[in-house]
Amino acid sequence: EPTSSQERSDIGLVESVKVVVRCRPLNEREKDLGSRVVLSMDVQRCQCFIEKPSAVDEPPKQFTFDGTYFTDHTTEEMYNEIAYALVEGVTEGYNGTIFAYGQTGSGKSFTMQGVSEPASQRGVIPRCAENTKFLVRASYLEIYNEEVRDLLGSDTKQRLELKEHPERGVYVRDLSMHTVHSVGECERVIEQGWRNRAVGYTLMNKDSSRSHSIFTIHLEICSTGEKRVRGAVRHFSNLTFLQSLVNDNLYVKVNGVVPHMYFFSKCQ
Ligand SMILES: Nc1ncnc2c1ncn2[C@@H]1O[C@H](COP(=O)(O)OP(=O)(O)OP(=O)(O)O)[C@@H](O)[C@H]1O
Repeated sequence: EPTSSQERSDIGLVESVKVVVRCRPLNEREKDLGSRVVLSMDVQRCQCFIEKPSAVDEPPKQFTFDGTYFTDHTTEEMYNEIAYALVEGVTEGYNGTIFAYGQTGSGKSFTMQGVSEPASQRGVIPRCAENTKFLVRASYLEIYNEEVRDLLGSDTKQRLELKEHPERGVYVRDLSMHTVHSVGECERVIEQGWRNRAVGYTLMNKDSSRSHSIFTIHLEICSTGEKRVRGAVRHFSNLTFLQSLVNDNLYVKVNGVVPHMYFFSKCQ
C-alpha cells in the first residue's frame, strides 16, 4: 500500500488535486485555558491522528493526506513541497488553485499571507510572485456577507456583480486588474488589498479576517512563432521584463487561453 506522496508518485498514482494539512501551535488563549494538543502526525506516512481527550482508551482517529505539516514546519517547506510545482505549472500554461480551508483561527491567513519575519514564514501569495517569471496582472476580491467587493478598486465598498460568460465562465464584472512589472510592485498590490479586507475579532481569533478573499494572477505566456512575439511586444510594450522573455526565446501569447492562478484564502 503506497503511503507517502513520493511512493504514490513513483508508481504513477498522482492526482491533480492535492490535499495537505497544517497544524499550528497552541495560541496564548489555548495555553491559558490549559488546552492539550490532541493531534499528532506521522509526517513520513503523511498521516494525522486525533485522539478524543475524554476517551483515552479508544484508538485515535486516523487520516491520510498528500502532505502533513506539524507545528514546527514552516510555510517555506510547505510551499517548496506542494505549491511551487503548481506555480511552475501556471507558467507552462496550466490553471491552478490553492485553497485554504479551516475554522476561524486555524491559520489560513498565516499560511496564505504570512508574516515577513521570520522569512521562512512568508506566505504562499507573496512567495508565488518571486517564482512567477511572466506575471502580468493581478486582481484581489473579497466575499463578505455574500457580497463581492474589489479590494484593489477605486471604491472598495462598492458591491460587484457575478456574471457568467459562455467562454470565460464565471467572472466578476468591473473587477479591477493591476499590471505589475516586478515582484516589489506585486507585493505592494497584495499589501494594499490586504489592508482593505473586512476584519474583526471572533471568539477564537482576535485577528479574524471575517471574509473570503481571492487573489488572482493573470498570466499571458508561452506560444511559438515569431509573429506572435512581435505582436506581444507591442501589446506589452510597457513591460520591461518582456524583452528578456523574448531574449530567452520564450514566447508570449496574446490571443487565446490565459492561464490563471487563484489563491483562495478563506472558507469556513
Ligand atoms: N503555523 C503557525 N505558527 C505560528 N502561529 C500561527 C500559525 N498558524 C496560525 N498562527 C497564528 O494563529 C492566529 C490565527 O491565525 P489566522 O489569523 O491565520 O487564522 P485564520 O484561519 O485566517 O482565521 P479567520 O478565519 O478567523 O480569519 C494568528 O495570530 C497567527 O499568527
